[in-house]
Amino acid sequence: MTTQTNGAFDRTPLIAGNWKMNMDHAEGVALVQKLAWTLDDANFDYDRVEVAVFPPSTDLRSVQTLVNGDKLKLEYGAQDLSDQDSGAYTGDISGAFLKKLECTYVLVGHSERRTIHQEDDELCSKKVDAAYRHGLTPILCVGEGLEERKAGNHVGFTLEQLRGSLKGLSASNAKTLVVAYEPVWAIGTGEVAGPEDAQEMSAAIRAELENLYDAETASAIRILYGGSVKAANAAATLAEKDVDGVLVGGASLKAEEFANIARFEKHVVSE
Ligand SMILES: O=C(CO)COP(=O)(O)O
Repeated sequence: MTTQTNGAFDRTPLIAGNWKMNMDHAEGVALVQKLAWTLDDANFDYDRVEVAVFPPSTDLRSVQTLVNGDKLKLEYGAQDLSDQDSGAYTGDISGAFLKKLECTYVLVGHSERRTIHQEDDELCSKKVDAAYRHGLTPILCVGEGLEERKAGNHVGFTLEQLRGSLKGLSASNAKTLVVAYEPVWAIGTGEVAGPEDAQEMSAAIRAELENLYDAETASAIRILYGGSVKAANAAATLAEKDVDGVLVGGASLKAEEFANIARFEKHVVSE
């Protein structure tokens, strides 16, 4: 799906659910089915707001079969890809394989990859490149830790990650890029960056993208916020001008809660 002007939105909102290392393929199929039923029951307009799930790679074939078989309007993607295309890279997953599974998106440089697997900006830039090489849209994750936030250096730190991870990316590819701002201190902690924090960083990221490319490219790129997003706080964050979606962890594992996040325009508050 391409980014476009869409009713009240400058860019089509993207509600993305990162399951992390949760849900085996049988559980994953049940979750996607429940999510689709819940959204269909609510007459959800998939053309207005895009919904995507990011299951573990072992679930992707099952999710593909379900999405195709039931003609679901949900998108899906992988949580990571190799910077290499094929060969002796035990345990790694090629973008070519993800494309064959008809993934639309792939996460790149999630903070858990950056910290647990020591992925640096240079590797992330190669992964962004690999995603485009295989026709996948990367969702590049950036964001500061608590230390940088406390020191007031959160913007500088995050923009440096952005520049390093986009090294060599052409303007024509950048137009379809998605960036996810995920402050590490807000992930899985229940601490949510306020809507104004999300807006401050999203605006800074967009300005930097304009510096790197041009105004047209920068205004086409979707910027998501991630970190303890729930139905109760999604609407306020998504109301911010430069926030074009959310990347949801824990709350994406519950079909109803995630569906309520996707229905943020209804301001549904979860029980
Ligand atoms: O890391 C995240 C999504 O990629 C955020 O996770 P939580 O929503 O569980 O804080």
